[in-house]
Amino acid sequence: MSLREHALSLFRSAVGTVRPAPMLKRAVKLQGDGCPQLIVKGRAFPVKRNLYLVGFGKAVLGMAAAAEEILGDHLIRGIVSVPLGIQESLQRAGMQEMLLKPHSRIQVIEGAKNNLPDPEALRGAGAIQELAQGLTADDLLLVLISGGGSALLPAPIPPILLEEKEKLTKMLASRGAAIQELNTVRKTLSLLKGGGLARLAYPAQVVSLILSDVIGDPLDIIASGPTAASSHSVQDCLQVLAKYNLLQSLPKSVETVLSSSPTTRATPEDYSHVCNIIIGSNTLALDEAKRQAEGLGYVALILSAAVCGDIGHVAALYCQLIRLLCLGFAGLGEGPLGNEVRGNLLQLAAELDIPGLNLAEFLQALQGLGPEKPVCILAGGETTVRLRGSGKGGRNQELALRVGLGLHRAQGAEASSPLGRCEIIFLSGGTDGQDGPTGAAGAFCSPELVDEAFQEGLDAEAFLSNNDSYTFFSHFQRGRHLLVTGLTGTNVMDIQAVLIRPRDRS
Ligand SMILES: Nc1ncnc2c1ncn2[C@@H]1O[C@H](COP(=O)(O)OP(=O)(O)OP(=O)(O)O)[C@@H](O)[C@H]1O
Ligand SMILES: O=C(O)[C@H](O)CO
Repeated sequence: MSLREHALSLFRSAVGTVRPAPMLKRAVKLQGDGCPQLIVKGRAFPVKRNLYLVGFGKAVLGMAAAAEEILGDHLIRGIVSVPLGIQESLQRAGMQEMLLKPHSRIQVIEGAKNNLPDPEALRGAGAIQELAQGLTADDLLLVLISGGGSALLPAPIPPILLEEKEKLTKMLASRGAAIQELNTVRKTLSLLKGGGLARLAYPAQVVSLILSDVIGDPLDIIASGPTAASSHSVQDCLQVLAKYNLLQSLPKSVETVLSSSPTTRATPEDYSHVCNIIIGSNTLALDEAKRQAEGLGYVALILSAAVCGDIGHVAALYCQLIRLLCLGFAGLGEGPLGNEVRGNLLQLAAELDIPGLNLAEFLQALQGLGPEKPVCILAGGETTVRLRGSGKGGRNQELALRVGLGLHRAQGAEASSPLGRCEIIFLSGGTDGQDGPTGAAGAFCSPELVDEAFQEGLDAEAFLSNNDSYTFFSHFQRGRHLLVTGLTGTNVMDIQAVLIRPRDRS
């Protein structure tokens, strides 16, 4: 198998492990006939036809279908708020297993066109609120949560109107607010976010199954944490609004809510009736890819599941890492060039400030690798692209194009570059199967990409400066280097894989 085929199969198995059905089946089991119990990640909850289900997010429909199959007759009623058009597009994509069966006990409400709260999403949130409020101490509420959940569960605190909240969210996003900042504001202005749903469901037992699309898997930020204690206060919200220059232009209703919210909570709230469990994440997907890579004969290492920051810096980090690996294969890793590359890497990592990454330790582990086996480096997260051009592309395709260009430049700059002595493939893909507004999930690249494209009359650099990576990859070798998976029904951010082996071994 070629490195490309290996990379593709690693990506597929990483995504496969966080697809709704396998994920739910791993996390939840119904056991015992006489007095049945719901076993969720080792915890047991007695069930006696007392189960209710709510959900909100882009991947929740498939999660609900899998959950209904597991829960059977114990499920009394459910409501899920999912993106507009999702049932039709899953149907068209032939993904029947992600759809609810006819006569399902779960009601589906579609809304939040373009990932923005709208009256339909408001209706969904209202129905979910009503269901939660009516529960008793004998009931168990299963809450399914995935990315996109914030827009699908809007419940502005009166007198704030939906349009006012939507406008504020849009302004924050367009001024570059990070998801942590955006959701800190959303939580403060919502009845259901920031633990609100869990509080309403009391005294029922609440079990939340969460598919994380946020770096570090913070429970109170994913979908704005409707069942998690908030770690933010009104002061934090005001700070975000001040940072993005919005304090002076707030609607009256928002000012009213902010001024009447307690600055500190009088008594710490009791969440002992709640159990929040992350059942799918980038880390889980990477762990599976690592296992698969080892099975394919690679020495596999995970760099980080939190790769974030400017896409140019991230591309440079991957290029330097690939250079270092090739130097290692050439037996030059310990020499002056190896030291220089290590220095570059440490500087890039310091600039990027990737949460939890100890690059020095990672480089030590790399130094310990022998030259016997091919190497696979895996990573995940979400980079930031500042759009300057008017082309069509996505984070992952742009990252692959940037890495391709970087490797080409490195090869050109060094006489007898060690890059030439290795076979190298880099892959970056979005686990949801859609990279930006394109039909691809991502792309592959190698150091040969720029020269080969040039022979076809394609100037990689020109495409990049117009953020036109999709057009580039669609034309180049007739789209052979595009990663096309179709919608996957899940989303744990993006995944990168670097696969390297010395040429004489291939
Ligand atoms: N022409 C382009 N080139 C590069 N990146 C682009 C381009 N157009 C949009 N993007 C990037 O695509 C992203 C939006 O696409 P997408 O809908 O896949 O976002 P997402 O953050 O992955 O959403 P989700 O969290 O739901 O998966 C943004 O990060 C944006 O900067
Ligand atoms: O819904 C949201 O808030 C984002 O997708 C992050 O989880």
